[in-house]
Amino acid sequence: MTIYFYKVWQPYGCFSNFSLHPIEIEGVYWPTVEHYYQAQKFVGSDDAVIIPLIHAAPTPDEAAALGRCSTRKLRPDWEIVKIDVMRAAVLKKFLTHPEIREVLLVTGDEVLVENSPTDYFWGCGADKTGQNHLGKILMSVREEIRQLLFLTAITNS
Ligand SMILES: Nc1nc(O)c(N)c(N[C@@H]2O[C@H](COP(=O)(O)O)[C@@H](O)[C@H]2O)n1
Repeated sequence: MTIYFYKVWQPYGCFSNFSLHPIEIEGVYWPTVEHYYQAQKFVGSDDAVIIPLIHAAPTPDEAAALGRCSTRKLRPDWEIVKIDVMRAAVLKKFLTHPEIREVLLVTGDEVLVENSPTDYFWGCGADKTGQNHLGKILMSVREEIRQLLFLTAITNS
């Protein structure tokens, strides 16, 4: 059975990048994966001045609004690096927070889909034909964590 998620207040809301699960990356704490992801769009760009504003945004929606401003200049390699950036942040989130790691692991081998009606890259879009990269990242993070737990168990046995 496919598991659909989207908004944080809906079932499996902890899979959303907007869920309030802080992460620390390279010594910096970010309130949500969304804050981190949106800020990374501007690392090394002419508009890097926006990064502290995204970091300080009171909500992930405000961080996303700042990062989505179409007049700002994204880093030149953004399209190349964005999936790796997102995966690193999502992995960190589920390594950091044991209660949501458990929710992820309990989904077993079910297909996970970000049910965004507008996003055909990270989600499945309105007609379910989207690429669902966030769902794919969550499934690959789930597999990586399973392998890490297995290796830890056999090392300690
Ligand atoms: N608008 C919105 N609300 C939510 O609650 C969401 N989960 C999302 N999806 C996330 O938006 C991010 C993509 O942002 P860009 O379009 O690349 O700026 C990504 O984290 C999606 O998972 N959107």
